[in-house]
Amino acid sequence: MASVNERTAQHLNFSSCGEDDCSDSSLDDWAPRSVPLRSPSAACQTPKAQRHRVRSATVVSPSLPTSPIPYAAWRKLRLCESPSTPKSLLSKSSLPCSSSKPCRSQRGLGYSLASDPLSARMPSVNINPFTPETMCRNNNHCKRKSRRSDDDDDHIHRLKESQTSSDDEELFLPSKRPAVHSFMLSRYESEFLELGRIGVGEFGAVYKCVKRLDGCMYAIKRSRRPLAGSADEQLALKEVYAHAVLGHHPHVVRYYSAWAEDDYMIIQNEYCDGGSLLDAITEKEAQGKLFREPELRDLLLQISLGLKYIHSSGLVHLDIKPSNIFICHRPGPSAGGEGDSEEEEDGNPSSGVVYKIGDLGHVTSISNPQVEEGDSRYLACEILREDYTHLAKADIFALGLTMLSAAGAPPLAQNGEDWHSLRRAQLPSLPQELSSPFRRLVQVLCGDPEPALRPSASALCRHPTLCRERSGKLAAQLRQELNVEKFRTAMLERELQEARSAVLSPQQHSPAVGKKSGKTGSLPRTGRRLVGRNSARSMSFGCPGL
Ligand SMILES: Nc1ncnc2c1ncn2[C@@H]1O[C@H](COP(=O)(O)OP(=O)(O)OP(=O)(O)O)[C@@H](O)[C@H]1O
Ligand SMILES: [Mg+2]
Repeated sequence: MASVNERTAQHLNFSSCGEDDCSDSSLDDWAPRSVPLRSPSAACQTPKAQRHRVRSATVVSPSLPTSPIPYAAWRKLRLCESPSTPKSLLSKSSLPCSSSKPCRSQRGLGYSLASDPLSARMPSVNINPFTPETMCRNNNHCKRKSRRSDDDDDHIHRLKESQTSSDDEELFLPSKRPAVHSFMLSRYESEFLELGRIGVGEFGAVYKCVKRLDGCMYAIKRSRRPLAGSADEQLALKEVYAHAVLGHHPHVVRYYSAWAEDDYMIIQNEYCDGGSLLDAITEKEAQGKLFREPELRDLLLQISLGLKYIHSSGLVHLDIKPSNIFICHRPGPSAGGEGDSEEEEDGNPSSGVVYKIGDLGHVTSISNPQVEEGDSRYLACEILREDYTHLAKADIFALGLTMLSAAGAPPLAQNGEDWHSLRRAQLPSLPQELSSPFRRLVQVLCGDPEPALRPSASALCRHPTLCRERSGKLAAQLRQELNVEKFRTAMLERELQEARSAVLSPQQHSPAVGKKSGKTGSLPRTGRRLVGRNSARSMSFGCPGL
């Protein structure tokens, strides 16, 4: 893990690392994909080229809780030493050069990091030729030169000469001066502390980071290659555009920000502490376990809610698959507070697991589609035929196959006869028995080549097979709440009874009140609630004079 972190730190040291320093980057992480992009063919045929490979590597990240940050991590962030204002936090947390190696520019300027603690804290800098100090140095040098060349008294000419001479160049600028962008503080480095790489996908690598200012965890995705003019540029932009339009939904991975650094796109997203659904499937497989039917129904319902939201925004995802569904562990609804909207309630299921749709790189609009095919293993046949009349149903098809994968189906074919037979309603056999209504539902999602016959996401959210689960949970929750209310009512009735008795025989119940105040009559005890907050004021206790 340490070596991975070291490597990634080098990769992401965009600003300060010289070419020579970066030459040992682990090229395998950023290697070009082995298979080129495929242009869609007109006929429905086997997908030949796989734009999407099976995720190549997932590095298990250090197990840090999402929040709160452990004390040690806070100390590293240097954010907890004083109750600071945001401004001071920012200045404290800005780290000039995170690489342990000296930067090329630092070497060029002759800074000794070990001997000069001040320079160790300073970012590497160019020398400005227009500061008085530099001007003075240059003037002295020019005078020395003018003494040497008596026949040439043209000052401008000498200046030009001095600028072209390699000897003089050293005086104006460091011999190896960094490019303009390379000494600017990287936003990634200054704003985030990288904790480790959590995954590598087609588009890029994803890092788990803490934002220095707010102390929260984020998933930061960085494109594999420089983007300008590449096909990935469109994917990256699509992802950002889609996130920006979609806003917040409990079943869509939340987007915070995106920016470009050295022509690489960086996207700051919500960190999902449970990883991807693919990770969860793989982990269960390794333990000889399976997602059971109640969990599968919960998963199907939650992703249907996310898709309903995306589709109702006039967009389609087009790359639904286990590695693009993310898991967040949440406390149950009682611990999480009351949700005041349908979405909030849906985002806090009693199972404590929230599934979220992520990776919006293939999103396109339903009305004006620019289709970039997603993973061929989950691709609907009509998309291969370039029939985009029922685009949203392609997401439903992919969701059906995702359910099969989660239920324990063997790995899906990328192409060939197996690929076709799956799309002719020959679904793979599963290692577990599902109830017939649920099996039929999954069959309807992906077992029919005719997209129009697949249910919409909205219909799925209301489907009795899925809602039964939900209404069962709701009924249990309501029963519990009813019991609490019954108990409260009983308590209040008892208190009321006591209060009534007190009114009927005041001397017997609170003789001290009359003595202390010098007045007759009974008052409710101070701070004691009878019925509701204002009841003491509104009820009459027959105490004239008060
Ligand atoms: N928000 C997140 N929270 C936690 N882990 C994440 C998050 N985003 C991505 N990952 C991890 O990084 C991996 C790759 O991420 P992502 O899907 O965004 O990249 P990609 O290049 O689009 O991959 P692919 O082409 O396979 O879809 C995921 O499988 C997951 O393990
Ligand atoms: Mg992905």
